[in-house]
Amino acid sequence: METSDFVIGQRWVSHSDTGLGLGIVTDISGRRVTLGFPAADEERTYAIDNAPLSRIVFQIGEEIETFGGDRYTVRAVEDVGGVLMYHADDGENIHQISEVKLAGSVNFSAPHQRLFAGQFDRNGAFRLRYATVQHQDRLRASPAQGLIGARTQHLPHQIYIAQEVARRHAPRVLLADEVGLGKTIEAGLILHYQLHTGRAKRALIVVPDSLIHQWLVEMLRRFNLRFSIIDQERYDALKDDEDDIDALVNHIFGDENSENPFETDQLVLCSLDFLTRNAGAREDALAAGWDLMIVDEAHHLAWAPEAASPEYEVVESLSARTRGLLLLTATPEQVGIASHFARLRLLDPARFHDLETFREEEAHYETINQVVRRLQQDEAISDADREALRGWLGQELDQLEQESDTRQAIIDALLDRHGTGRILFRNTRAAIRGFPERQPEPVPLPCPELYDGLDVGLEGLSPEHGRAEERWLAEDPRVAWLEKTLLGLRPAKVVVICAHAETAMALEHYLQLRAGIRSAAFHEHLSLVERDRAAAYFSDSEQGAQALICSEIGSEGRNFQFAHHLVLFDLPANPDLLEQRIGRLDRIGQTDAIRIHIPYLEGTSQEVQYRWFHDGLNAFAESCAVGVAVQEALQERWQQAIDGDTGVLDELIEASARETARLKTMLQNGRDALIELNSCRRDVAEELIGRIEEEEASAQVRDYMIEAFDILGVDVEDHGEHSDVLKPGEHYHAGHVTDLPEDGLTVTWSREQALEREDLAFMSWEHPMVTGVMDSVTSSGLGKAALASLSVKALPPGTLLMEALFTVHCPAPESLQLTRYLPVSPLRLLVDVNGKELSAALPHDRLNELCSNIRRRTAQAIVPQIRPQVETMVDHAERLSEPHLEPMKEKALAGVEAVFGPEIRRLEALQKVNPAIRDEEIDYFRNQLAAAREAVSHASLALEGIRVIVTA
Ligand SMILES: Nc1ncnc2c1ncn2[C@@H]1O[C@H](COP(=O)(O)OP(=O)(O)OP(=O)(O)O)[C@@H](O)[C@H]1O
Repeated sequence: METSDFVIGQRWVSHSDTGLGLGIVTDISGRRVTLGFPAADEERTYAIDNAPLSRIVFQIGEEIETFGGDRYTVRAVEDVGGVLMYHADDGENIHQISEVKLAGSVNFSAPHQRLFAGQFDRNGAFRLRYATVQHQDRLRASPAQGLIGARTQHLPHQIYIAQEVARRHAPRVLLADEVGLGKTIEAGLILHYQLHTGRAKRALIVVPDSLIHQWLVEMLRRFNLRFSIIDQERYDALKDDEDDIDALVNHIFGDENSENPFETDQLVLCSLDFLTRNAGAREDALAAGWDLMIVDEAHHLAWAPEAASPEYEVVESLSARTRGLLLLTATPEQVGIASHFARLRLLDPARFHDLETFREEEAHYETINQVVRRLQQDEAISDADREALRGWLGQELDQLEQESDTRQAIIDALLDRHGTGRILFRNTRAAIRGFPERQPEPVPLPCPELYDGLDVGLEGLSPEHGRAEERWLAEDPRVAWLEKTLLGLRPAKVVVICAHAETAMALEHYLQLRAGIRSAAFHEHLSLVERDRAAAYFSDSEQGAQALICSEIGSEGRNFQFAHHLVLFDLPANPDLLEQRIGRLDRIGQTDAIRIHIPYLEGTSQEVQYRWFHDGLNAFAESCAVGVAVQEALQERWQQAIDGDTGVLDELIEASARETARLKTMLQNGRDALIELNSCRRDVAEELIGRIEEEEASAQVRDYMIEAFDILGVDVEDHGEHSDVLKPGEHYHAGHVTDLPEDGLTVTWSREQALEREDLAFMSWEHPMVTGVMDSVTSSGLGKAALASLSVKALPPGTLLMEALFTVHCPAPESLQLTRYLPVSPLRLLVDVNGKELSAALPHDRLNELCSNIRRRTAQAIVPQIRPQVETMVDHAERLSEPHLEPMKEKALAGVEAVFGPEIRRLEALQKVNPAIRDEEIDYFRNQLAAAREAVSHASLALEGIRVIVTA
C-alpha cells in the first residue's frame, strides 16, 4: 500500500477487526497512519506498509448514511484531493456529502464491497443465502402459500373456503357453517393467509366476552398469531400511561390524537360488549383503522327496518371503515330473516339495500337450483331449461357449451354468478358427514307444588328463576335427578346447560357443597379469568371437575367436545339456541356418540317444548336449520301450546313436522343447496390439500433450518421421530433467530405430531421462526460474500472462480406488495477471471460438496491480494447477467398476467350478472396489474451474493 493512498478525512475499514466500523484517517506521520473509529470509540495506529485496511468507496445506487442518521442514495462520486464527495439523493434533492460526514457504523450492501471490507462469511452462510432465495421464490409461487403453517387437520370444507376467500382483495364474507364445523379455524386460515402474504397488516377480532380467551388461545396455538386483548382494564391502563408521558410529548409535538390504545398493536382482540358500552373505546377502535375485522357470533347483531341494535351499530360503523370483514355465525337466521339480510348489508351495503328485493331474490334461487341439480345428475336438459340458462348466462352459454365438461362449466358459472354464493358460505353436517350420533334421553319428572301457577308460558321453561334458592333446590325433582345422574355417570365429564346464570350458580353450589360432586360454574357474571379457570378445571382429565354448569350465554361458542354427556337442565324457547347448546359437544373432534339428557317437568311448558323439539323438529337427534322458520310460521299455535292449551299440541307437532319436512326439502332444492354447493368444491379442495401435503412431505424445511441453525448458533438435539430440541448455542445470533427461549424449545416437523402434541411447536415454512430466519438472511448481509477453497485436479492451484447470485429487483411501493406476484428464480453464474461461464459444468450442489472453508486469518490475507481479479470477475458476471434480464422480465410479466388477467376477466364477467362484485374489487386488481407492469418494466438484476473460490 502506497503512502500516497492515505489522505486525512478518508474512510477505511479494518478487515482484521470489522467490528470497529468505518474508520477515518486522522493523522499520517512517517510510515504510520492513525485512524479514529467513532462507532467503537477507538483510535488505532498502523504501519502503513502492512495496515490491514481497505478503502471504502460507495458505488452509484448504494445507500449511505451520515453520522446524523440521514440516508441518501449515491448518484455520483467525485474525488476531491483524495477525499470523496458523494452526490447523493434523499428522494427529493441531490446533496453533496463528503465522506468525512459518513456514519461510523457501516454495512455494505454490494457483496464485493463486503468482501473487500473483510465482512465476509464462511462457505455455509453463502449456501444458506442461496437456499433462502430459492425457497422464498418457490414458496411464493406455490398454491399452498399461506395455508401451510396452521396446526389444523386439512378438512376440505375449511381449506376450500380459506383459499376461495383468502385470496380476495379485502374479503367480505359471512361464514355460516353449522355449529362446531370450524368457523374459527376458517377465519384463522383466512387471516393467516392475508397476513402472511402482506394483504393485511392490522386485524381486529370482536367476540362475545366469554370467547375472548378461547380466540386468543386458538389464534396462538393454531396459527402462531399473537393477539393483544383490549378490555376495560387494559384500555384504562394504556390511557393512563399516555396521560403521563405521551400526552406531554404529544402536546409538545402537536399530535393530540395519537393516544389510541388500539394502535399499540397490529392484532387486537376485544369484546363486542366492551365496544358497545364504552363510547371512547369505540371511537378509538374506529380511528385506529383495520385491514380485516372478524366478528364472531354475529347473530347477536340484531336489526329491524325501524331500529338497529346498539351492537349492530357498533359493527356497522367499524365495518364501514374496514376493508375486509368476516362475520361468523352458525345460526344466521336466529333472530329472523331481517337480521340475516342486515348482516349481508354490513358486508355489502350497495348490493343489499332493500329487504323486499332480497326476499324476492331468495325465492328465485329455487328455479336455478333445480336446473343445477339436473345438470349434476346428468339428466336431460329440457328446452325450457335451456331457455332459462340463456336468460341467466346470456351469450356465455355458447362458450361454455364448447368446454370439454360442459355440464360442470355451466354449473360453475351459475354458482359463481348468482345469489349470495360469493359472500355466504355454509357447510352442513349432512354434507360433511362422519359426525357421531346424537342420542336424546328424555327424563319426565313430576312437577312440584312449588311451581303451581308458574308452569306454563315462557316462565314455565325455567320456573326456578326468581324463586327462593333453598326451596327449589330442595323440591325441584330435576335437582335430585341431576345429582343422582352425575354420580351414576362418574367419572364421565358432563356439560350441564341452563338458561340463567343464577340457576347455574345455585346448582353448582349445591352439587359441590352438598353432593360432593366436583363441579364448576360457567356464566356471564364471572370475570374472563374466572371463566377460563373454570373451563380449564373442567377440561383437566385427571384432577378436573366432573361437571361444568353453564348458563346459556356463558357457554356459547365454547369447545367441550371432549365430553360426551350433555344435560339440558331446561329448554330454550328458540331452536337455534338449542342447536348452540348441543353444538358445544357436537363439534369437530367429538369421538363418541353424544348422549343428551333432557329432564323435564310433566304437564308444564317444558314438556310441550320437549315434545315440540323432539317430535315436531327432530332437533335433538339432528341439527335443524329450519327450526326458527318453523317457529315463525306456527308462532301462534306454538305460543298457545306453551301457554298451556294442550289441545293444540298434537296439531302443532304434526304441523311442525310437516313444515320442517317442507322447508328442509325447499332448502335442499333452493338457496341452501346452492350455497352448500358453492361452499365446498371438493375437487378444488382436494387438489389443494394434495399440494399442501406435497410441500409438507418433503423434508426440505427441516434440512434448511438445520443448516441455518448450524450457522446461526442454535444447538439441535434429537428428540425422537420428527422432533428436536432447539437451544441457543455458544455462537447464537439472537438477531436472526427470534423467540428462542433461553432454556430451549421443543419442536416437531410433522403436522400429525403437532396435532397430537400441543406442547411442541409446529415448524413449517410458515412458522414465524422460519419466516423470520429467511427474512433476516435476505435482508442482512449474511452470506453475501464468502470465500472458499476448492481442490480439483482439473484446475491448477491458485485459479480463481466466482459464484454469483443475482435476483430481480423491481422498484415498487411497499404497499403494493409486488414481490408476492413476481416469483422469478434467482440467476446463478459461475465465472473465472477470463469471463468464462462455468455454471453448467459445476452446479451449485456439486460445488457445495467440493468446497471447503478457508481459515479466517488466511482469508484476510488473501482478500487484498485478489481484489483486482475479484473486481474483474464481478464485471464479467454483471456483463454475462445482462442478457438474462429480458427473459426474466418476460417471465415475471407472464406470471403477473397469469395471476391478474383471469381474475380481472372473471370479475368483469361476473359483475355483469352478479351485483355482489364491487367495482373497488376489480379496480384493486387492475391497479395491481398496472403497477406490476410498470415495476417490471424498470426491473434490474442485483448482485445478491458472491462466493469467491480459490483452488488449492
Ligand atoms: N381443521 C381442524 N383441525 C383441528 N381441529 C379443528 C379443525 N377445525 C375445527 N377444529 C376444532 O373443532 C372445534 C370447533 O371449531 P370452531 O370453534 O372453529 O367451530 P365453530 O364453527 O366456530 O363453532 P361455533 O359455531 O360453536 O362457534 C374446535 O375445538 C376446533 O379447534
